[in-house]
Amino acid sequence: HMFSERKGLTSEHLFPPLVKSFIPLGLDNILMLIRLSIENTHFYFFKRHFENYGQTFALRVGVANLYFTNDPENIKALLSTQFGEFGKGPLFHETLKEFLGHGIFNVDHELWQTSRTLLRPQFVKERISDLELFERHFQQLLLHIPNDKTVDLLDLFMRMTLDSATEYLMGVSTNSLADPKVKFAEAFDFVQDLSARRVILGPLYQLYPTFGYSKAIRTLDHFVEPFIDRAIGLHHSNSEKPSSNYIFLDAISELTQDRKVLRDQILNILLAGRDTTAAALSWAFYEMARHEDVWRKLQEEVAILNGAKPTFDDLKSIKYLQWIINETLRLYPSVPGNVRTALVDTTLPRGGGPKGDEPIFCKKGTPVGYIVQVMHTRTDFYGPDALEFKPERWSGPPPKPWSYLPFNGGPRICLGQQFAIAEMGYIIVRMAQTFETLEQQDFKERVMRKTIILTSGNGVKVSLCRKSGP
Ligand code: HEM
Repeated sequence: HMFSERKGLTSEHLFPPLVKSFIPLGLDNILMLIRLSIENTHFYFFKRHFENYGQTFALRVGVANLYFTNDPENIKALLSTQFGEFGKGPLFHETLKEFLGHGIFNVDHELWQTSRTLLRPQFVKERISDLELFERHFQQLLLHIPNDKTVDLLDLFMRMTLDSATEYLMGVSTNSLADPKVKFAEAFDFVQDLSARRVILGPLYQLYPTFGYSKAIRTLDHFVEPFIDRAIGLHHSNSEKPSSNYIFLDAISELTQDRKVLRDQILNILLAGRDTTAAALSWAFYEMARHEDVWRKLQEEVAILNGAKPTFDDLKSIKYLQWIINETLRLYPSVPGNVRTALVDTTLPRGGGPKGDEPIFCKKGTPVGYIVQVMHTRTDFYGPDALEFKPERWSGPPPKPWSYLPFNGGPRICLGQQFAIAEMGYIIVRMAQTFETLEQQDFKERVMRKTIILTSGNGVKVSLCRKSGP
């Protein structure tokens, strides 16, 4: 029996329920986790286990026990009240270091604090409300949506967000909407996919073949380098400042001229902001194509603009739009499950004892997965229709604290939340202004594919008919 000297806790009631395993070293669990990834059944697996074992349980994998939780009290502890005792951990950092270096996404403690301090000032309202950026990329998007033909909005939104993010970050778009084969786009997708697979393998990450990995990372570096050159040069003399408006890289180069820092942070923000936004946007259209009433209601609400492009304040004031975004991120949080590792021997407030409401012991090194997608469908929080897409539910009181976390919470809450909501809102409104009908063109069963990000495994195939001119 384990004994923790901290807080004088013994092991008596201090472990969460352990999922039954029938083969030594939890080999059956390992196979099952692999199967979940192949069959895209994470959501159903975790939902069932939280129902059968309680809101916090343990799963033996090899010699370690992994914890999983769905309990807002425990999540609050991980992300906020015990922030210093949990982190992304050394393994996560090791696995991603060639790609992400010491960027904000990939570090803990002081290094994280330094990153956060460097980046946060860039996310103030004035800097993220440049809607012209989104309009330019929306116009590009339209070129790829033929009238009344089937298109895959997931693919188009992925390309659009890469283009808008690179332009925002470095001042120049990858233009991957025009040409999906641009080298940077291909390399970025490749590196990201491979990284996700390595993260999922945990301590066995080195077993994953990395053929082409270093080359792809060099492609990313070569792309970013000239922009860093320009930004650093720009700091020395203001004469070459491009005429276009705000550029993220130029702004942070005023605070540091360390090339490696600039490179790392740009790639980290691109990773954090690109797929997450595209995935959420595409799920919104997936659901609206299946709920004609929602699409209609959206059109009615947007009509208040009389066809004018929305301003930042318009976006905020169209309540129904915000409800659609909230509801999409409830059912399909872009990061559906996440993990923190205990950095010291510690406890979590709940999951132990006969009723599961006593603290549990959490040994240093224990990974604790928190599955917000499943938490977002708990009937005790969201009612008996929790699995249904109903933007109207947001007309009621807001969810209980820590029970709705698409953007994470605590000190590491998403820095780009307002940027993402503005981009999503802008694109949704412009689509509703441009197209009369939105129809589902895919009648297969819904596939919720999870790498790190949650996307539709069949893409989002729809057809759109333009409004007839005035
Ligand atoms: C719908 C879109 C988005 C969702 C759902 C989302 C969600 C999240 C989540 C869950 C995290 C926490 C990750 C973790 O610590 O494990 C995060 C962190 C972060 N996000 Fe977002 N994000 C979105 C868009 C964006 C955008 C557009 C940007 C930037 C332009 C951005 C920048 C960041 C950054 C920099 C972090 C790291 C914060 C830190 O570690 O201190 N995100 N985001």
